[in-house]
Amino acid sequence: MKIVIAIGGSILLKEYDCKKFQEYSAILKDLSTEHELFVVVGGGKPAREYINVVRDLGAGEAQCDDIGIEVTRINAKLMLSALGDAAYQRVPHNFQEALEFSATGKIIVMGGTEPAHSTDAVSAILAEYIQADKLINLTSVDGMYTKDPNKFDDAELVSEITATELLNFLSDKDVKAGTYEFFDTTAVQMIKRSDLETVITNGFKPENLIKAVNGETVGTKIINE
Ligand SMILES: Nc1ncnc2c1ncn2[C@@H]1O[C@H](COP(=O)(O)OP(=O)(O)O)[C@@H](O)[C@H]1O
Ligand SMILES: O=c1ccn([C@@H]2O[C@H](COP(=O)(O)OP(=O)(O)O)[C@@H](O)[C@H]2O)c(=O)[nH]1
Repeated sequence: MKIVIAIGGSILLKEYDCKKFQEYSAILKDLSTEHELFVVVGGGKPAREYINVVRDLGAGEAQCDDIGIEVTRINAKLMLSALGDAAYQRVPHNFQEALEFSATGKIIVMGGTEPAHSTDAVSAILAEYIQADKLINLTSVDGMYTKDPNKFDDAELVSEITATELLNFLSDKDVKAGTYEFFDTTAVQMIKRSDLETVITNGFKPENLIKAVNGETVGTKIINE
């Protein structure tokens, strides 16, 4: 299968250390013996910190996004270091480059592309572009909840949701640099128009990636109506 895997920066950079990069690189190398893998990594805490600094300097939102993108690309480079020879050792700037680099047969790792969306959107556009069979989004909670589970004790995990329902759910969310929290609407629009098989699951348990690849129920599945 051709699989796009989005790994949230909140997972990789929760602690400023190499552990999650190492855990994921072992799993990705293993999966790559059977599947064609494209990995998109997020910015995490360092991206938000840098964005706050540049915003305080008076930068507009698109420039703040641009700083966020640079950080995601640094994180992509860290993942390339972890993967070594199993990955193509350049971070694509865009989707065409990602496709070109994939001709090497190696794992492709990228970060952000342009302002006004998050790496969730990058992963969904990439999945469209390369005609992936599956999109797996690894985030810091078990999946999509009825409300923010870190703020509300009564939040309930949603096992299945249609792309249209998810779009409605996200319609009133903030879209400032560094605050595309949880999932962004551009990503869902791509998922909707391409009927992309998508799973959102907890990336703090890297074994969830293997389960999601194997079609086991983990987290939230975005389904077509
Ligand atoms: N309805 C929701 N379901 C799940 N998570 C939510 C929801 N609303 C807000 N969140 C928050 O979104 C966070 C995940 O977004 P983010 O930190 O940007 O992750 P990532 O690094 O994976 O992109 C969760 O930690 C959670 O607090
Ligand atoms: O294609 C992209 C990817 C990222 N970003 C910016 O970089 C930040 C960090 O990326 P992301 O939110 O995806 O990281 P994560 O949520 O995984 O930490 C975002 O909030 C945006 O401000 C962007 O503008 N375009």
